[in-house]
Amino acid sequence: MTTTVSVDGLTVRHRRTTALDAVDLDFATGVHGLLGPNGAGKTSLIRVLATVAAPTAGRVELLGHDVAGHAGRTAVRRRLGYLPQEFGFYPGFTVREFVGYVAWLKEMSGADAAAAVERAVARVGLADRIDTKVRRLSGGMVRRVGIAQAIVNAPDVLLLDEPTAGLDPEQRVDFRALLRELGTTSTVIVSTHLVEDVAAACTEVTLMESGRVAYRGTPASLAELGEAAEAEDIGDNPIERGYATVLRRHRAGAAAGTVAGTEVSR
Ligand SMILES: Nc1ncnc2c1ncn2[C@@H]1O[C@H](COP(=O)(O)OP(=O)(O)OP(=O)(O)O)[C@@H](O)[C@H]1O
Repeated sequence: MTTTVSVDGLTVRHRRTTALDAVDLDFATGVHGLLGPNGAGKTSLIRVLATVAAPTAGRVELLGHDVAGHAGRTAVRRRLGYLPQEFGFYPGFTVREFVGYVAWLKEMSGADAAAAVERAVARVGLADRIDTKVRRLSGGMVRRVGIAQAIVNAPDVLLLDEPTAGLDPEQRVDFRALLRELGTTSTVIVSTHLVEDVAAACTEVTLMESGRVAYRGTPASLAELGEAAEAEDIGDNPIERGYATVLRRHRAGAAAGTVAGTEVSR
């Protein structure tokens, strides 16, 4: 499958903290779950891919463009969708106005944009609220507006930072179906703390720990790891046990002073 997102030697430092430590990763069409404990570097990675933060070192290529240059960034931004972890919006805008504003930023043309806004809002189940002001919506509904603005331009690369936080169980189920559908044609990278999201929606898992990639594989292969005897005491389901097993091994490697390798299972 063609690589659409590629990072090579990606390092991000925030003052004295190394958030990403020479990470190499490739992604293609599909739904890619980013898992990892707090502070693992997931948001730092997504922000660089969204071109809203510059790396300290390393190369980032999106849809065939090196985003270090202005021309490359401009070319890819139109084809990106991004839901930040902390999603800012104009509370006085209606849902239609806000999603329409993002469509305009993506340089979509008038007639196409109006139809695309209605489609995106309907896909997140807010068609009946399209002319409601965002400030009058519940927290979960605002999150869904965030998802609508991220998909309005039918992006080739969709970056979602904890999109299911604040969604109710029914909405999470619908959202996972939407992810699976989007992943048939786009590269979707989604950070989450919910292993249920990964099990239900992702074609691949990347597990981060302390700025490094600790594991890559399918949700099924991560679950298989969790069946190992050493993980019996942790986690409520096979994927959680697989997650805990990988973290234990990765941390043990780091504590032993060896550079912990990435477990890759395909
Ligand atoms: N603006 C910043 N200034 C200083 N340190 C930062 C900043 N942003 C992130 N960090 C640090 O970089 C590391 C990686 O943070 P990042 O937000 O990328 O992790 P994360 O995996 O997204 O975590 P979470 O699951 O909590 O969202 C952490 O140690 C964090 O404290």
